[in-house]
Amino acid sequence: MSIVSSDAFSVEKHVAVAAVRRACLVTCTVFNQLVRDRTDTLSKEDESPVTVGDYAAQAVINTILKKAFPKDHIVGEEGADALREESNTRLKERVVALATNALKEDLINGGESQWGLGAQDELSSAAMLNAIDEGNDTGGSNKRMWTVDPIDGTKGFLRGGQYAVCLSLIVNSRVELGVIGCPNLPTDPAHPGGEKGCVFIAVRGQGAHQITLSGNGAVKLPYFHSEKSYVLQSEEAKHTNVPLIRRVSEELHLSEWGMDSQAKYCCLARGEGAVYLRMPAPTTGDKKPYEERIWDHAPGSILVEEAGGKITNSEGAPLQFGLGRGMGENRGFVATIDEGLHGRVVSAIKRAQLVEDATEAKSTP
Ligand SMILES: Nc1ncnc2c1ncn2[C@@H]1O[C@H](COP(=O)(O)OS(=O)(=O)O)[C@@H](OP(=O)(O)O)[C@H]1O
Ligand SMILES: [Mg+2]
Ligand SMILES: [Mg+2]
Ligand SMILES: [Mg+2]
Repeated sequence: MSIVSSDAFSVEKHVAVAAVRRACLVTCTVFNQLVRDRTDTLSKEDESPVTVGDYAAQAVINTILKKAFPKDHIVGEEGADALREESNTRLKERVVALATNALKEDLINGGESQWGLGAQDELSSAAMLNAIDEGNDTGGSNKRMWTVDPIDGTKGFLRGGQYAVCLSLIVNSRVELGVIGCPNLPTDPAHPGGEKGCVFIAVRGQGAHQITLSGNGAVKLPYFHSEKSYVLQSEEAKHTNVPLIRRVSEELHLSEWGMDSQAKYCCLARGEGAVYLRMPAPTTGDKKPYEERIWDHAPGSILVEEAGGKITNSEGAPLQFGLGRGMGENRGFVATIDEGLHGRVVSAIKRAQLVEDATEAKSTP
């Protein structure tokens, strides 16, 4: 891959791949230590976990993005407020050390070191926390902005499963570029026990590719044909509507495959799964369904589209990336590589919802 190219978003692609690969240096380091040491984890207000890995990976990505594109906006999942509390000084020091190392280290097969830090460019802790907070943009429809999810599937990360480092570029509400690093994903679906660590790259109109985390090879997606037809869904039951997805899967003779993070989109795009299906978890009383966030779907959505697939909400409408940090009313998401199957899934969801409504009506006194 050359920096000098007439392809649209060529520089952005190189910077994004360098940023994701450097952030993966952080997450791999933390993964090897933290899974044994939960003191490096905090709970956020919504009770979801956040680790030193999330903060440090966001610091790395934002530092690189701001160096390359100072005027661009960044919508990042994490904020640094908790790290400024005195009780979290040790955690802050870990974050700063991890991010500094990842920004200075040479990337294997790099050719991208200009996006890291030079030996002299030590960032202060305050500058590193400010870099994390560069991600506090509110999003919106008429701007050029990056989305950053430094660790998607943090729960998966903590349990030793799949997680993903996710970055996208959105211009005037349209996703133009997506890069997803999956350090725990096998590079070859035919050899699940083999080498792990993939980076997935999609640029609007230029297709989708997979390289290894160490920067080798480039395979165009999709390239695999799974013998079984899988519906990829969240591993966390609380993040989705498990019974509804079961009904749809049974009707379409699909096998269920639970996986954490946007690694699901990656597996779909390379041909391992047939459907990605996410439906809002049922709520009780006046509680509104969870509002999905743009950083959780922008990179995965362009990956699916550039692999030749289709992604919409469960009613067949396009996903909204210009509404702010959130994606508006949650109707669930359906993605497939096979267009005909997409229509069948949307119809099967409608039927499953009718059964769900009838069952609910019967059980309401
Ligand atoms: N209640 C609820 N409903 C739906 N989604 C939620 C919910 N709570 C959180 N999240 C977001 O889900 C992200 C993890 O993605 P997945 O659900 O695909 O994977 S997982 O199996 O749950 O790990 C996860 O991303 P990370 O926070 O980056 O891990 C959250 O943004
Ligand atoms: Mg989170
Ligand atoms: Mg996420
Ligand atoms: Mg996250």
